[in-house]
Amino acid sequence: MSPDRHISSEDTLRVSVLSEALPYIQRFAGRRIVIKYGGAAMVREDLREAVFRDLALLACVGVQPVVVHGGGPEINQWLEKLAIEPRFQDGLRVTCPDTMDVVEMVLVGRVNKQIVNGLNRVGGRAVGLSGSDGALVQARTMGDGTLGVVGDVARVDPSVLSPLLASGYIPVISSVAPNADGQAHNINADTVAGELAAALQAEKLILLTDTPGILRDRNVPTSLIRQLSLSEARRLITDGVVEGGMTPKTECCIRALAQGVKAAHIIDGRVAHSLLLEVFTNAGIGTMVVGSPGLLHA
Ligand SMILES: Nc1ncnc2c1ncn2[C@@H]1O[C@H](COP(=O)(O)OP(=O)(O)O)[C@@H](O)[C@H]1O
Ligand SMILES: CC(=O)N[C@@H](CCC(=O)OP(=O)(O)O)C(=O)O
Repeated sequence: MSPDRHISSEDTLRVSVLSEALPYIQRFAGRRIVIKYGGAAMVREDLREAVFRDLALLACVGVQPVVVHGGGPEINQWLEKLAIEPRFQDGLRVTCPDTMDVVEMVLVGRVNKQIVNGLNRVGGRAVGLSGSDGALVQARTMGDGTLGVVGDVARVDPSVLSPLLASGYIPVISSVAPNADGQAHNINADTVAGELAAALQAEKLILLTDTPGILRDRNVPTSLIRQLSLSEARRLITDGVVEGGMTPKTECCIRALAQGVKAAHIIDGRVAHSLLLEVFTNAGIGTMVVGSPGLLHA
């Protein structure tokens, strides 16, 4: 009798998948990957669990994931309970002082701690932060202030993250930050993720969302654009192919790449384990924006 007759084909598949991940684990161990977590992956319980497990696994094999989270749908729910109507302009929330109080309570309080608890539950070691902690992010009021206390990122000081990452903690960051006068501002979470990725000189910026990636026609899921150069990405914005919430995502990919991040990916958070598919497979998934053309999978 062959000594390995009791080994099932499932077991064989499992170890071969693990073995194939080795070059990726070696490549990304000790490297920083900034992940914007939001959209459907944040709303559905089963997907939440899959994202937490993926992040814990990345940290376990020595990759240094840094999570920036959104929470737009949950802010809307709380505004509705308080009879405040949510308003958006070009994908950004118009934020009056009352709305800002809700944004801060929901993002820095509820959502941040739900993610930290979820990660800790699956064996990750997560630490929650907002832009205020360790003066991580300083905001600047956007434009002429007609959007209210909506901020751009004026400055990032990532020094608070280094000891956390070196000790294996997963930082979980909400996109609320003070301006130079200490006034809390609401910043789009994609924007914070992009600037943070640049400040950390991250290997990758990965934005999880509720579409397969950037679509040539946003109503046709099969029209996915798999790879884009910086100039092609800029053109999609000026040509109006990219609109609404996809605009800050595409813009932040462009800014991150222009500041030295190696690759930026917009991927489908509705696909279970999309994070691992992106990091540990040759083909990757979603749309990849690269600084220099010709790279197939950075
Ligand atoms: N070209 C495009 N490809 C894909 N999605 C697009 C495009 N243009 C606009 N969108 C819109 O952008 C949305 C994603 O942005 P958003 O709702 O802010 O995501 P999230 O909540 O994940 O941050 C998509 O659901 C889609 O409606
Ligand atoms: C200025 C602005 O629009 N801020 C966002 C911040 C949260 C966010 O970005 O959440 P999602 O990623 O889930 O959309 C907002 O208030 O909704």
